[in-house]
Amino acid sequence: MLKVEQLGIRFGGVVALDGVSFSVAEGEIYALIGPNGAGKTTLFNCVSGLYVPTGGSVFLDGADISSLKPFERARRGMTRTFQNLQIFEHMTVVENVMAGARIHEKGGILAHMLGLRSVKAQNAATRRQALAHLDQVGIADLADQMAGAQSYGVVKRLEIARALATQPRVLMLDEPVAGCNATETAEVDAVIRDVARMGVTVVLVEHDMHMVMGLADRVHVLNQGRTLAVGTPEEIRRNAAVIEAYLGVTEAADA
Ligand SMILES: Nc1ncnc2c1ncn2[C@@H]1O[C@H](COP(=O)(O)OP(=O)(O)OP(=O)(O)O)[C@@H](O)[C@H]1O
Repeated sequence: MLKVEQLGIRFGGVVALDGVSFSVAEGEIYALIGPNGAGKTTLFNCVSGLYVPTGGSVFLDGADISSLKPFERARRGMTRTFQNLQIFEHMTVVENVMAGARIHEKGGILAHMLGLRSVKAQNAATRRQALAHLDQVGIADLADQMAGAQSYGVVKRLEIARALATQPRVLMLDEPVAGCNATETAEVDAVIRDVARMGVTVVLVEHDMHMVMGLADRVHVLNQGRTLAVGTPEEIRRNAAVIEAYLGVTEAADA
C-alpha cells in the first residue's frame, strides 16, 4: 500500500535522511522508532509531502505520489496527525471530525460559508458519519462538548477520528500516545488495532517502546538518518545493532 524508496534530505550541512526505504502492506501496523534526532519526524514530513526530499520516491498503492502536495496526498488517501495537538479548541468534538471530512465534499469551504441548501443536507450526512467515527474511537458521548475542554487522552482519540473522516488508506500517526497515561495509552492502542483491522494501513512514530513492541507488526529503526534494522518486534528486540545503538540504552533507562 505504501512504498518509500531511497528517501534522502539534508538541511544545510546536516544529512537528516540518507537512502531510507520501506514498504508497508495493507492493514499492517508499521512503527518508526529511533533515538532523538534520528530522522523520524523528517521521514514523516517527506512521506506526507510537507518536506520536498533531496532524492527518492513515495508510492501509494502503486502510484508515484512523490510530486504531490500534502492535500493532494490526503485526497488520495494518505492522512497524518501531528506530534503537537492540532484540534480546533473552540469547536465541538463532532465539528472537529466534520472538518476532516471536508476534503471529500462538493463545494468546499466557500459553499459552507454561504450556507447553500445542498451543503446543509451534506452537513447532516457528514455529522452522521462523524458521529460514527467518534463511536469507533469510543468518544461519541462527548460529541457536542467543546473540544478544548477534553482530557489529553480524549483529544488524542479525537485526532484519530478526524483523520478517519478523510477516509484514509494510509494513516500516519506522529506520537499517538505522547503525554498519555497508561489507561489513555491502552485506549489509543485499542483504537489503532481496530483501525488496522478495518484494512487501513498504519504508520506511526512513537517513543513509548512498550506500546510499540506490543502493537506493531513490524518495526523500523532509524539512527542518524539511516535504517539500522527492520523486523518484527521480536527480531528488533534481539538485534545486536539495535540493542547497542538504542534499545539497550532505553531499557536500561526504563529499569
Ligand atoms: N527544518 C529543519 N531544519 C534544519 N534541521 C532540521 C529540520 N528538521 C529536522 N532537522 C534535523 O534533522 C535531524 C533529524 O530530526 P528529526 O526531528 O526528524 O528527528 P526525530 O527522530 O523525529 O527526533 P525526535 O525523536 O526528537 O522527534 C536532526 O539533526 C534535526 O536537527
